[in-house]
Amino acid sequence: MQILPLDIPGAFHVLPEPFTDARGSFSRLTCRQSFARHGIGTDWVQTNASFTRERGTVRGLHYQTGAAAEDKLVCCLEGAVFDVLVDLRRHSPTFGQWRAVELSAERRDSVFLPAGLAHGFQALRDGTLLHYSHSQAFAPDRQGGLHHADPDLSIPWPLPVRNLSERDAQLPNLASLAECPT
Ligand SMILES: Cc1cn([C@H]2C[C@H](O)[C@@H](COP(=O)(O)OP(=O)(O)O[C@H]3O[C@H](C)C(=O)[C@H](O)[C@H]3O)O2)c(=O)[nH]c1=O
Repeated sequence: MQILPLDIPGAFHVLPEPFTDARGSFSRLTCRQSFARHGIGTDWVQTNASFTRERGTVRGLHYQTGAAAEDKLVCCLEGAVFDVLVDLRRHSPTFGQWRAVELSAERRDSVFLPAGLAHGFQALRDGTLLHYSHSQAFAPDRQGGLHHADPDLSIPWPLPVRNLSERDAQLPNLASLAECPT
């Protein structure tokens, strides 16, 4: 597998090297030893599946705060996404900056986000399925979020944005963020 640093400290793009034969393919998605060489932990406490019916749908940008701030590994199993990370670590050299990676089912690739980053994505195809691994349990009272159309971020979502949840439509901009993750 390739583990490529993104230019946000601690964030990586993970590309499996699929084994293919006449039956199909087999891809190793995580590896404690390979991840450890990049300082990436693999002590996941919860995993989630996120299915998005329609292309153009945006989910996020979300994070958890305080002791619930979590590392997250996001892998694309079906479809494709424009996956966005925003650095909310106040002492980071890339505080307030975003990066995007396109993830696809064909590559079975992932992004690893360290605690302190917000995460969101836009589905680029109908029927997109993401698999999440979390280093902390879901904490409803420790949910934070950032508005996907924050003018200070100007994230270039590739498709017209659709199907925002009521919560996501009301998320604050970075400038008025009450609480950062860490
Ligand atoms: C995140 C989460 C949610 N839930 C429950 C809470 C709601 O009743 C339901 C849907 O949650 P939500 O609308 O927050 O789902 P998304 O908008 O897809 O949020 C996720 O999408 C963005 C892009 C992320 O990076 C986060 O992992 C996550 O916040 O699942 C759980 O039971 N466990 C969980 O870990």
